[in-house]
Amino acid sequence: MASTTYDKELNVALLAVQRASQLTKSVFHQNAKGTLNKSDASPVTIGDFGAQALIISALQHNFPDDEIVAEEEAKDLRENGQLRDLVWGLVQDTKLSDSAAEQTLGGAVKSADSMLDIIDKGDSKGGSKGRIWAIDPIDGTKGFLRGGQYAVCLGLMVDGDVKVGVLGCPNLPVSDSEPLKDGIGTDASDEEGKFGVLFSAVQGQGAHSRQLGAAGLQQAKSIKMSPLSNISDATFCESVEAGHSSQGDAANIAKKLGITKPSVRMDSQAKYGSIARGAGDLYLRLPVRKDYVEKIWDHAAGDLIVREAGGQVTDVEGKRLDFSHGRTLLENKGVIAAPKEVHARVIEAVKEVLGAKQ
Ligand SMILES: Nc1ncnc2c1ncn2[C@@H]1O[C@H](COP(=O)(O)O)[C@@H](OP(=O)(O)O)[C@H]1O
Ligand SMILES: [Mg+2]
Ligand SMILES: [Mg+2]
Ligand SMILES: [Mg+2]
Repeated sequence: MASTTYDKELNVALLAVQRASQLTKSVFHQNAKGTLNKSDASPVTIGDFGAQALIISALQHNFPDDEIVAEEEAKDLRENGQLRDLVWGLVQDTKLSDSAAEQTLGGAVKSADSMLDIIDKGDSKGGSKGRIWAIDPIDGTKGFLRGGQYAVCLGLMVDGDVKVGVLGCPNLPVSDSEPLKDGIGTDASDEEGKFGVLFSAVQGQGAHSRQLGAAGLQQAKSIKMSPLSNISDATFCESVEAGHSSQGDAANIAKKLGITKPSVRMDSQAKYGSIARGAGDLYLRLPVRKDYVEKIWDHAAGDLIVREAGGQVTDVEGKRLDFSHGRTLLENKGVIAAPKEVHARVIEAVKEVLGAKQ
């Protein structure tokens, strides 16, 4: 019978995210990040391509029959040999210092050409059947380039339901009790020992955090959302990018809820991880453009981590995020994540504010 505890999946996911995070950190310390602009005007770097190659390689070694939905494709690298060589150099150089852990991930990628094929293995259409991994090799690429927050994200969905989620956040404090602060600019640091956290969750088994180190896995600590007895004491966590979430709508919702504390802004799914460990209370993603459809890799891991930490995650209408419709969250608009006890009250305020605009 198939295992339903997902021990192996979690272990491989943690190590794969750890190794890929190590690659992104080495790019973070380089001046040349090989930045390209994609067709939707969003950036991609050699760190995104390299991290995606390392994660898919680890998944293929351990779970060869699973499908993979990943954000990036190798097209730009196939057309630009110089860029391909930069990524290949990074992929070859990045290993976990714990050799048993490196062995678990299947060791090195064979050649530059096989690396390109591996990157393109993330082209699954997704859907409601079977085992599908969702990968965002660098979420918050803009934050990564600014020296702000970013996350390496991996989730496993089975029949459209997220079972395992892992987020590597190299620039967040290790300590779960550190106060939340803006992660917009060059204030963030990945100084080993103080910064770098791995969040994880398995459905029905709670959410955890541990230090994101270069060696094997550190001891996990259980995390919980902060108990929020009075909603007016809440802190909002929002995107840095005004084009990703309406800051004006968020301000009006805060006013309705009597919230006076300033919002904390940070890029990426680091927002989900932060509220899951009680650093901040509410994550609001309020649609700016009517035509934008959220991508599953931007939410799969964070959604499970927050729910396992005692939160509720829905879209702006109060519907659960539905990962079974392919590569995008076709049936959802925006995201509202809050402690269970206050989620309904937040949705009420969201509906009043968004409804008044119609
Ligand atoms: N108009 C839009 N509205 C909402 N999200 C958008 C967007 N354009 C891009 N994004 C997504 O927002 C993600 C970053 O999230 P956040 O705003 O929370 O930092 C990006 O992930 P990548 O950086 O992986 O491309 C991208 O997928
Ligand atoms: Mg992107
Ligand atoms: Mg993303
Ligand atoms: Mg990305």
